[in-house]
Amino acid sequence: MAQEIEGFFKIFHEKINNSLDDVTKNNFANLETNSKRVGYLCSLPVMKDCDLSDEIEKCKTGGDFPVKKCIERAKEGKEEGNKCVQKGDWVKALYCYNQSILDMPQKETEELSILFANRSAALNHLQRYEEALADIRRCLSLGYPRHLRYKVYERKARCLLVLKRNQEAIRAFQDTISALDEASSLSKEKRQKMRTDAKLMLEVLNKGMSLAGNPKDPEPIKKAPPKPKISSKSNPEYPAASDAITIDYDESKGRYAIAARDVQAGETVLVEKPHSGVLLAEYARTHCQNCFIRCPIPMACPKCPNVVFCSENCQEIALKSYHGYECQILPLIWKSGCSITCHIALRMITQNTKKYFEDLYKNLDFKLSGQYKTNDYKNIFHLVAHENKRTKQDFLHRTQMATFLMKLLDISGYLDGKPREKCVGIDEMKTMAITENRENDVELFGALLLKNLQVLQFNAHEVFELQCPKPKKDHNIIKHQGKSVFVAGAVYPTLALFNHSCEPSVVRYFCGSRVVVRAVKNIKKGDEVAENYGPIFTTVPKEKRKADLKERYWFDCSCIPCEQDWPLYKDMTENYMRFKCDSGQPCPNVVPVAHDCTEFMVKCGY
Ligand SMILES: C[S@@+](CC[C@H](N)C(=O)[O-])C[C@H]1O[C@@H](n2cnc3c(N)ncnc32)[C@H](O)[C@@H]1O
Repeated sequence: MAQEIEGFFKIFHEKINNSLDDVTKNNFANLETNSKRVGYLCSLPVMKDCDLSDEIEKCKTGGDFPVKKCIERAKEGKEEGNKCVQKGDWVKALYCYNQSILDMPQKETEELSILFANRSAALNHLQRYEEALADIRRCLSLGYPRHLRYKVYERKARCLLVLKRNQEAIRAFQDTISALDEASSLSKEKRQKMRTDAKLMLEVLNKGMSLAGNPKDPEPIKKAPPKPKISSKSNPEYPAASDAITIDYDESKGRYAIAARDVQAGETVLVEKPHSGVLLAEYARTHCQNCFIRCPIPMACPKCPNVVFCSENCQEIALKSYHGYECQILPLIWKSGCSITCHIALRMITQNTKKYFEDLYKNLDFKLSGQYKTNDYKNIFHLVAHENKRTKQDFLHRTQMATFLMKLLDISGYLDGKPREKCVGIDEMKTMAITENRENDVELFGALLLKNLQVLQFNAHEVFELQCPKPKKDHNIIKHQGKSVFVAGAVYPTLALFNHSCEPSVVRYFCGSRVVVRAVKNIKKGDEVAENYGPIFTTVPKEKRKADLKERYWFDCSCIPCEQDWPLYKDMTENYMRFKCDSGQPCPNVVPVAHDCTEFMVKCGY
């Protein structure tokens, strides 16, 4: 993944680099473990003297740092939404209420309840009835003013009617009638009219229900996006993969996937959730922080205005783990200019408790055994990191990153086991030194952060969202104008075991944060199942493919197109057709057949 270092993170690197003399660099170069490397750098006086507050001050975009919720901004959003309602622009109104909900401080319960009520009106008009009901539930639980409740009960009744949940609709009309007694701001006539209408609806509904034999209401519609599934049973050892895949090992190319049986083109051979994944900053207010799906009706974080969640479930997972700690430092991470890879390295820690790692650390170096689970950090720890091929400079650079991440762990409250109550301010960055008496934490978490950075270099994947304009009516949706957009970065421990080929046998795509891997050709039992790390033989010249793979993944590609110098698509003339040898032997040869060839059979000659 592209490493874009801008902002004060770069200045931090420069400050440290400029202050290290040859003796210190030499001492560093002689260190042999990750914990010693981070420990040594953290102990240098330069960390204490390194004050980044000026740089952080410069990249502030106004207001306090980090960005907090703001009632004034929230109220502006609400007013804007109300204006859109008057104009009948329900889509824009929904957008404005969404933004306002994110900005509204949690303690403003009445304001929040009004916002949910307003948003439920927009959702009702946009025919999102289940979502409107969910907002009505939220608004009532937040203590929506009693004199206004008749409005939301009546809206609830009408949504339920559309959903054919008549029993519930009857109760909602009854609640409307009771709530009208408290509707002090409504004129007598209007109140009377609404009461009459509601009573009429009750009569009609009750009659209809008894005629139909009082049928039960249908279940609420759950609109969860479909979950992709592997095509056959899962592999007991590698549960994210299907039984079509197993993992082999070779001294020169490490672990790699092979076909455990014949695989048909089109089979889904792997579906995996990320072990850790991080959304890019620019999608933080449009996509779920936890599962990366787009959120047209977002849930907010109770503390910060920076992220959204698609559901209470995703919100709970995030708040109980990583977001609890990252909430206050997210703007700092984003404005630092550190790469998404750095952020994933941090997330790999914040998503688990301090105790989890303390218990695990003693056994981390042991060989892997048992089922290879996606959420097991041990599997991540053993992914390829090419530690013995690294230069001193490489270690120094990554150790600097690790010390920065260590500082973030420190100021987030993670090392104390609970998120900090107060917003983290610039004062915390007056020094890059870690709080005193944290040597044991630096030894453990410094080592893990540095390991994570090394592992992610070779094993992280970019996560894409397919964005396509809504097809016009009767238009062919296969020929859409869609484009894949890079929205997040993640590490998938089972997918990370697949080696590369410039002519891959599988492709991958994403459903939210889940990666889906499908065969694009028939694969014989025992053959390698390789994915593609970027360069494809059809479009990228061999020399460039090999050089890119060497530079980025540190191996010499010896796949068939590289070995046999297969031509690019653009260089394939129409005078020749090319067939793969079908001798039944494991012959990889390509047989060129001239366009005007009159032979009945063509020999491979290999
Ligand atoms: C994502 S990992 C793949 C799994 C890895 N082989 C393992 O043992 O965990 C990427 C690393 O695998 C190795 N690798 C991937 N494709 C390869 C290939 N075609 N030939 C040799 N080594 C390869 C390289 O060391 C690369 O840095």
